[in-house]
Amino acid sequence: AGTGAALTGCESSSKAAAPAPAVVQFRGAHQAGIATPAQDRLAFAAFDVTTTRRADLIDLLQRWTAAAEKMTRGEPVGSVEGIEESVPADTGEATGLAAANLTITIGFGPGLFDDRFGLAGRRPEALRELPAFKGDELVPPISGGDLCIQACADDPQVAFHAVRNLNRMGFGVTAMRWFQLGFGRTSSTTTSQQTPRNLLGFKDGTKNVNGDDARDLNEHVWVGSDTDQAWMSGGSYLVSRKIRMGIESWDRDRIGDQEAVFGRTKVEGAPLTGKREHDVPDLAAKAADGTPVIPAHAHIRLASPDSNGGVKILRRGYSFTDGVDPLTGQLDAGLFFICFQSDPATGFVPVQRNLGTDALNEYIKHMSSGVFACPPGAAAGEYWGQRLFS
Ligand SMILES: C=CC1=C(C)c2cc3[nH]c(cc4nc(cc5[nH]c(cc1n2)c(C)c5CCC(=O)O)C(CCC(=O)O)=C4C)c(C)c3C=C
Ligand SMILES: [Fe+2]
Repeated sequence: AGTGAALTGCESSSKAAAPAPAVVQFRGAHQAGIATPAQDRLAFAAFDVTTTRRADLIDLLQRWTAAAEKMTRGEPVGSVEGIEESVPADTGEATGLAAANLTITIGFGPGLFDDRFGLAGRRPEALRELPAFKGDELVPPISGGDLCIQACADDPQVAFHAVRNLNRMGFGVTAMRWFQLGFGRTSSTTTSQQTPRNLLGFKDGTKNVNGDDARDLNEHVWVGSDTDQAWMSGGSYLVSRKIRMGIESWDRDRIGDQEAVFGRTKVEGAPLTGKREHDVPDLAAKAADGTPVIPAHAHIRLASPDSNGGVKILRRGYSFTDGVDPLTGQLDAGLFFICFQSDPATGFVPVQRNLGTDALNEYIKHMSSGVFACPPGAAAGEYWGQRLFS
C-alpha cells in the first residue's frame, strides 16, 4: 500500500493540494483507536495464548508492534513477492490500498495473568471477569480471550488485513478464539463527526465522551498514575459485548413505542423533552397526567450519568451482521458494543446493571462479552505492553 506523500508546503498554488495522507499516529502517550476519531469499519479478534513460554509471548509482542506500526503507515508487514521459494511475509490483500486511518489497539485479558507467564502479581485490580448480568445469554466460545486486537479503518479490507496478518504471525504462540467484523460506526468520538445511526434506525453516540475533551478523558477513560499497577498508567479498559437485535420484531413496532424505548425521536434524535439532537434531556419533566416525558424505563434515562452517579464511558461500537440464523430464519445482526473506561467496576458494570430494566431489553440479547486491559501507547522503541514485562 502507498504511504501517501507528506505535503512540503512548497507546492505551486496552481496545483490542487494533495489529500491529507489518512494516517493515524501509532506511537504516543495513549494507544490510537480509543480517543482518536472512530473510523467506519472494524475487525476485532480475541486470542488464546497457546504457549507457556514467556519469552515467546514477548517475542510475539515485539513482532506484532513492529508489524502494526508498519500497517498503520499503509505499508505491508514484509515482502509480498520476490523470493520464489519463500512464503510471503505479507498476505498481500492491502497492496495498493491507502492506510485508511487504520488504528490497531491491543488489550490483555484477565487470563493472561494466571500462572503461565509470571504475571500473576501484575494483574491490576480493575482487570477482573465481568459479573453476570440479568438477561445475559453469553456463548463461551465467542467470549473472553487472553489478548484482543481491535483494528479500525475506513476500508474494511485494510482492517481485515491487519488482523489476518497479526494472526498468522502468532501461529505457535496464539490461536484466534473469536473474530468479529463491524460496519457503520455507532458512535462519534469527536465533535466534528456527524452522529451515525444503529441498525434500529436511531442516532447513536449523541452523548458520548468526546476524544477532544481532555477533562472527561482523564476523569473517565485513561487510567491515572494512582493505579495499583504502574504499567497501566495512561491505558484504558475495553469492554466488548456482542448484542443481537430482534430486528424483525422491532420493525413491527409502532414509531411511538420505538421512540419511548430510547426516550428520543427517531429522525432528529432529539430527547422527548426537546426539539434538537443536542438539547439536554430533562429527566424530571412530567406530562399533564403526571407521567415522565422520558419514560421511566427509557434507554437514555437508565444509561444517563445522572442515573448512574455521574458515570461516563467512551462508546466506540459498530453494527454487525453475520447472515441469517439457520434455526429461526431471522437476521443475525446487531451492535458490537465497545466501550473504554478507567475501571469497568465504576464504568460499564454499574451502567449495565442499571440497564437491567431497560425497555430496549425486549429487543436485544447479549451474546458475547470480553474485558481487556489496553496498555498505554508504546513510546519510541518500545513494544506493546513492554512496561508489563519489565
Ligand atoms: C452498558 C452500556 C450500554 C449498552 C450495553 C448499550 C446498548 C445499546 N445502546 C443502544 C442505542 C443507544 N444508546 C444511546 C445512549 C447511551 N447508551 C449508553 C450505554 C449503553 N448502551 C450510554 C451511556 C448512553 C448515553 C446516555 C446519555 O448520556 O444520555 C442512544 C441515544 C443516543 C446517544 O446518546 O448515543 C441510543 C440510540 C443500542 C441499540 C444498544 C444495544 C443494542
Ligand atoms: Fe446505548
